[in-house]
This record gives sequence, C-alpha cells and structure tokens, in this order.
Amino acid sequence: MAKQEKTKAKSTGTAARLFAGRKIGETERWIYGFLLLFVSLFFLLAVVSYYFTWSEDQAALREGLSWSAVDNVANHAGKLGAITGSALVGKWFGVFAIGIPVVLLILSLRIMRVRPLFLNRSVRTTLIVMILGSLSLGYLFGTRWGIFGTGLGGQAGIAAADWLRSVIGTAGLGLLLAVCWILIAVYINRSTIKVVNRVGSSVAKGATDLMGKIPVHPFKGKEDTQRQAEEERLREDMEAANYYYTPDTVPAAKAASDIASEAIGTESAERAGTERTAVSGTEETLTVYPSDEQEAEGIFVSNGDRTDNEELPAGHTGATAGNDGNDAAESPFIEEEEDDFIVVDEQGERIKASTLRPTRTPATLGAGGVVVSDEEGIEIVKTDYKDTEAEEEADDFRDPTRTLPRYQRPSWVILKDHSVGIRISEDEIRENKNIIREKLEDFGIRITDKIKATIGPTVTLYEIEPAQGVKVSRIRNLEEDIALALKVQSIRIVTLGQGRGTVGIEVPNSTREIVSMLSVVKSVKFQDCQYRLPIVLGKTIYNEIYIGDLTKMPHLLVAGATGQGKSVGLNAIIASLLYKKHPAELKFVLIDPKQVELSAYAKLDRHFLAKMEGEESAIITDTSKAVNTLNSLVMVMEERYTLLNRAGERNIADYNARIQAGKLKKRDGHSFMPYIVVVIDEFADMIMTAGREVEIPITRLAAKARAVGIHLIVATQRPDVKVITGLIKSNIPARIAFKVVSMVDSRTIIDQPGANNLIGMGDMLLYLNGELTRMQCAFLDTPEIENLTSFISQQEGYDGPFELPFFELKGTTGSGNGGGGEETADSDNMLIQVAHFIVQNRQGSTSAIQRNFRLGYNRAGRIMDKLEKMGIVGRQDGSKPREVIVTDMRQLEDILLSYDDEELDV
Ligand SMILES: Nc1ncnc2c1ncn2[C@@H]1O[C@H](COP(=O)(O)OP(=O)(O)OP(=O)(O)O)[C@@H](O)[C@H]1O
Repeated sequence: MAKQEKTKAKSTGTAARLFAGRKIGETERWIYGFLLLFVSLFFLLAVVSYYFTWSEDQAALREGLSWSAVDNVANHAGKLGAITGSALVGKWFGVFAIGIPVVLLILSLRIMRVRPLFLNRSVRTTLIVMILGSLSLGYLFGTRWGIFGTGLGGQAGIAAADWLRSVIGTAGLGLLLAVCWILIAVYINRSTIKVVNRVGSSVAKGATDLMGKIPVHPFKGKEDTQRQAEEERLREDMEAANYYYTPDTVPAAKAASDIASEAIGTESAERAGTERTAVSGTEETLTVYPSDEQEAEGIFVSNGDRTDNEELPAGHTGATAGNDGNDAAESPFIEEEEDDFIVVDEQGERIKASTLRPTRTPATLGAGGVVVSDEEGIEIVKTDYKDTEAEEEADDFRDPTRTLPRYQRPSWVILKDHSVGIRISEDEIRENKNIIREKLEDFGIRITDKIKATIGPTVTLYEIEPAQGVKVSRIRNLEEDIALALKVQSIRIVTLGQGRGTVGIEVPNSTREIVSMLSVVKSVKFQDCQYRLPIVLGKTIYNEIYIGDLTKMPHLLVAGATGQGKSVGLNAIIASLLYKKHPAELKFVLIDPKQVELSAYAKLDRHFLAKMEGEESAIITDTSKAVNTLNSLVMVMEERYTLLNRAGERNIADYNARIQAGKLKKRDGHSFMPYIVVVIDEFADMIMTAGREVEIPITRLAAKARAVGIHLIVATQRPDVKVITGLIKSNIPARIAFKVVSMVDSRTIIDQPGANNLIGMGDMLLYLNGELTRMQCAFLDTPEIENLTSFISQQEGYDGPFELPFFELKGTTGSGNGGGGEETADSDNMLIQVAHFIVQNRQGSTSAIQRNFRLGYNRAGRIMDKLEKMGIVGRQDGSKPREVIVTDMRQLEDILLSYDDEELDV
C-alpha cells in the first residue's frame, strides 16, 4: 500500500509534491484543485481585464482603493482585480503577466488529476516565456507610451532590462535575448534546430559570397543603404549586359560603359541600363578588356589587379553565373586587394582612386552630375554622383534628433517613490466640518447644511455655501479665528468660481503626502503630454496632476522665502523637460550666482547646455558673465527674428515645422531652432549687483523672445519690489509663489495675499492668466537629480555645449543702481513693454504707465497714441482710462511682430 502511494506520488510529479507528507483523499484533493482553478480563472479575468481598463483605474490605484467605499473600478474583477492586474501586469511582467494565471490553471488541473498537459514542461515553459517576454518588451520599448502605467514589459521587466543593458550594453542584451528566444524555441520544439541551422547556413553562404566577391569596398565602413541599393541596381544592369561586376568596379565600370558603347555600339550599354559616363580627356582612359567570346556583348573592367594584357576566363559571367562563393576566390576580379579601387590607365599604370570627391559640377551634366577626382587628380565624370555625407547632412538638417540617433530619454525607474501613503481619516474630516460650522455660527454666519470636503495632498478643501445675503468678506475676515479653532498654522479662504457660488476653506492636513516626481513622470497624463515644453508643477488640491506648457506661460517667476521649496520646484521643472525633450530640441542656459543649486546639471554640457562662445563653464556663476550671456541671448533672439521674417513665419514652431518639411534650405542660412530655457537662481543677487544691466536684457527677452523659443525662469528668495520690479513683473505674467512671510511679499509676487498663508515644504500658488491655483510641488531629491544627469551624460553627446554668440558689455562696472529704477525711458522697446503691461492688466491708463515705467507725461502719451494707431487701445475719452481692445497676448504678439523695430521706437 505504502509502495503504491509512493508510486502514485511520483507519477503526479510537482503537483503531488505540493501535498507531500500528507495523505489526502481524492475528494479533498479535487476540492483544492477546484479552488485553485477558481483563483486562476479570477487572476485570468483580472489580468485580461487590466489590459483594457488599466488607464481608467490608474488614478484610483495611485490614490489607494478604499475597501469600505462602494465606488466602482473599471476592472471586471473589481477592486481586487484592479490591484491584482496592477501588480502582475503593471509592476511585474507587463503583457506577459498572463503567464501567472496560466501556470495556476495548469497546476489546478493537475491537482484535480486532469492530465491534459505535460505538467513540469508546460509550467517551466510558460514561466520562462513570461520572464523572457517581459524582459524583451522592457528592452524594446522601455517606458514608451506608458502603457499599463509603466510600459509594455512591466516595471520589473523594464528595470531588469535597464540593469542588464548597463552591464552588457544595448547590443549585448539584444544578442542575449535573441539567443534565449532561440533556446526556448528549441526547448519547445526540437525541429526549430533545423530551421536555425538552415537560416545559419544561408547567412553563412551569403556572407561568404559577399566576402569572396567584394575584395575591397570603395566605401568601406559606411553602411549606406542607398549605396548598396545603387550597387545592387548596377549589379543587375551589368549582369544584364554580361559585365563582370564587383562593387569596387562601380566607378570604373560606369566609365567603361561609355567606352563600351563607343566600341560595341550603344545598344548593349543601353541594355546594361548604365547612365552616360565618360573618362574626362582622351589621354586618361581606362583599360577595358573585351572578352573573346563576348566581344559583341560586353566588356570587362580591370579592378587593377590584372596586367593589362591578361585575358579573362571565357564565358565568365560574374556574380550570377553560378559562382557560389567558393570559386569566387579563383576569379581575378575578386581577389583581395589592399587598395580600395584602382584605375588602370592606357599605359597600364595603376592609380589609386579610393577617395573620390566631387571637384566641380558642370551645369551641362544636370542634376547629380559631377566631376569626381581621385587623389592623383584623375577626373571621372559621373552623372549620378551621390554625396552620401551631404545627404546624411540634409537629413540631419531636417530632423536634428538624428544627430544623436541613439539618445534615450531617461527612464522613470531611476526616480524614487517618496510617498508615505498617509490618508486623512474620516473622523478628522467630520471633526473639522463641525468646527467650521460652529465657528461660523458663533459669528452669526449661516451656511447651508452640506459641507463638501476634497482631500488634497497638503490641504483639504471644505466647500461651504453661504446662506442668502451673507457677504463673503465676512467669512474671509474669520481666517485667523477659524485657523485657531482648527488648531492649524493658517488657513486660506477662497471664493470658488465657475458658477458654484461657494466658498472654499483650505485646511492643512494633519499629515501631508509628498508628491513624488516619480508618480507624475509615470502618469499617463505626463507620458501622453504633447506640450511643446511640458513642465510638471505638482498636484492641485483636487489631487490632479498639473502640467504647464512653458511656451504658453511664456516666462516664469518663482519666488518664496528661503527653505520653502523653490529649488525643489526648479529641479522638478528642469527634470520634466529633461524627461520629455531630445538634446537637439532644447538647450538650457543656467545662471546660478549662489553657485550651488544648479551645479548638478554641469554634466549635461554635451547634451542640454548652452554657453556663450569663449566661456569656460556652461553654468554661469558670475554676474558680469551673466549680463554678457543675457545680451548674447538678445542677439540670438534678433537673429532668430531675422530668420523667421525671411521664412515668412511668425513663431519657432511653424518655422521648425517648415524645416522638417524640407521647405527651408540650409544654404539660405536656415537651421532648426532648439528651444532655449534660461534658468536664473538667484535673481536678487544679480539685480542687486548689476541693476539695469541685468534688467534691460531680461525685459527685452521677456517682452519679445517667446515667439523665437527663448523662455525665462527667474527665481528669487527675496520677493522685494527692488528685485521684482514693475518692469519685470509686467513682462513675466506667470508666477509661482512659495510660502512668504508677509502679505506684502505675497502681493509683490502674485498681486494679492495668499502666499503668506501657505504651509511650506512645496506648498505653492501658481498665478497664471489672472487665476490662482494652489498645489503641492512635485518632489525629487539630490540623488535622483544625480541619477538623472548621469543617465543622460553617459550617453553619446555633442562635442560641447550649444554655442551662443560672443557679447561683451563695454565699460561694465559690475555694480548697478540697485533696482532698475530711476530711468527706463531710453529703453528701446518701451512700447512693447507698455503694450504687454496694458494687455495683461487690461488697464489703458496713461498715469499707470507713467508710474510703472517711470515715464514722463509726454512720452507716455506718445506711446498711448501709437498703441491706439496699432489698434491695441481705444481712443482717449476725457480723463477715463482708454479701452483695451486687444485682450489676448498671442494677438498682441502678432500685432507687434508685424512692425519693424524702428517703427516701435517711440
Ligand atoms: N515639494 C516638496 N515636497 C516635500 N518637501 C519639500 C518640497 N519642497 C521642499 N521640500 C522640503 O523643504 C526643504 C527646502 O526646500 P528647498 O531647498 O527647495 O528650499 P528653497 O526655497 O530653495 O530654499 P533656499 O531659497 O534657501 O535655497 C527640502 O530640503 C525638503 O525637505
């Protein structure tokens, strides 16, 4: 009996071993199997459903699913299904995660004693295919398209592929995977060996043929498909006319065809399909060898390895005449020859012509016709010369990303997850609602019953609806009292627009969530973002990821008291651009007077940094150098405008699109324009040292550089009117305020209170298009930046930073007047600055212009008159401010661009 049991256990293999050490009855066993069958089918449903519903469930999964709530997810296996799918597909094996339920299914059938399959073999095969498949997809596609929130191969597959790539290189890993796939194919089906052998022998044969028949390649080392195609065509042509062909005879053969057409009539040359070519001059002709038997049909051209009187084997018909590569070695045409290509002249002299370059292009030859000459000066006319380098250059010109074709955007796996997964409890919310209601009642403010709470990463928004007749200002006045009652540092009371008629009370959460850069970069929203310069700012208090387009902003001021998250914010912005752009599309100018914050990016000099010609370091730390670089950028701006005008385009995007469509030519001075993002941290230091010398180029760039793709990000920890002058503010409409100490500081940055009520550590307000959005800034730490810059800098890059033209400010004193204050009236684009100010503030008042720009009455009046003529403001109506006709910044840019600089000089 015992023996019988033993035999049985052995025969059922792995499944039986699962129950080793225990005797179980058949029924019990069947039940276990059946339960496992249920689990496997559930997993199958979860995984398959996740393939289709993952994007709908992403947000819910990221925020954590609440088991108690009755909210629905899209996965057909419910919340558990969404979590299972996310773990198996998203976190582990990607598409191939289906292997897990398949393995469970096989095991369950086995336990139930259903024996449809070879158990061990199918389980092993499924697992290997799953791992190999996940690795291969991770290798091939990485995080591209962000499918499953991670990538096709799943997070583990991608991470493993990235690691292996770093160990054995991209090509090495490709090879390894190919070998593994072949092995597994052989493991699954032995007859694969035959297929592999067959493929192998034909590849070997092809290689031998090629090696044998191409003794020396005139364009050795260049894998030029066009040239190969040309050679292929020629091979066919020559064979059609019974010419011997080897690639190194191409130029000579083509020359010879002409002689052949003279010697044997044009017919066979025409039959050969060769274009008209000739050896220039009568003295320098090529030796041709008419075949005895094929005299009327064709000629043979020496590859220089023969003496001129040597005869070719009769009936030899070149590559397709039955040579299989072995007898190729016997042919005089295919012997190895160390010279690339030899032309033999009439006297039998051998001339090396390995580097044929075009010397002139006589108009009579038409398109593609050039005279090429070898290093001895021998000239050969070619009617179809293709300068491969020039062609390649033309492609690079149209698509500059081809200049670094293997560049890989950073993978998000190098970022860390800082989230602590803390969730605010329902009790806390209920308690806060009660306190708010009671406090308002204490002050006689009636609200409707319902208070809606929206939990954000840093604060929770309690939305209340005041009863009829209650003034919002009364509620606002209670800010401090409510904060005190809630025992929090500060709250912010805001009116919620969009016809809601409600008031929002933002209360800091007892525990706050860190918004990891990782969570944003991984998100479908970021992966799919098509903005030209997408910058991640963080998550709003409604828990939505906020991504801005810097090209629309179009410049950004970042201010806040020290230690409140400004540098982290700048890093998040820079990192998001690094994640999305190719080095050919974007360059940074980094100005860092503090000499610490931006130094981590120095490594990117060969990829993403720009520097002024003659400067040593790409990161500018010295104020006078910063002044020169800013002026150099003004020069770039003007140059770009000239090119735009010449191309008849209005902005960089349209201009680059024309380049990419091949409609603008390099010879006309055009070239692809990368975006240039100028980051200044810390601006206060600069303006305090260099005053107007800094302010003037900054305002010029801020006023006009947007259309040519130059964007400024100016950061300061001193939100002071001496630093953030009216002129700068009016030209930098998008502003971010981190926590500041006073209401005055808040007004300096965002023209209203609010930043003083923030709670620090990345809590911030974005002021854009007159609207204020509170959010928690995305966070990444120094090691993550280090990883990011290393990931990029380890890849092939350019020879050095992108060069900006040289500029030196004459008589630079290095000390300014501390604020760009006393006289700005001679600034040459005053009209542009005033126009921006007016359109932005919708305020056509001459006295406001005088005050903000410190202009005399007459000049301000002249500017207003000119703006009226340009259709930007309306007519003077007594002492009332003028009507502002243009309300859209884009429309304003268009109007300003239609005028010359002189016309705008008022
Ligand atoms: N978005 C954020 N999420 C979480 N913590 C943050 C965030 N931003 C900043 N912090 C915390 O605040 C600290 C200070 O931030 P940061 O260095 O960015 O301040 P800063 O405003 O640049 O200061 P300074 O002006 O002195 O350079 C960080 O080290 C970090 O601990």
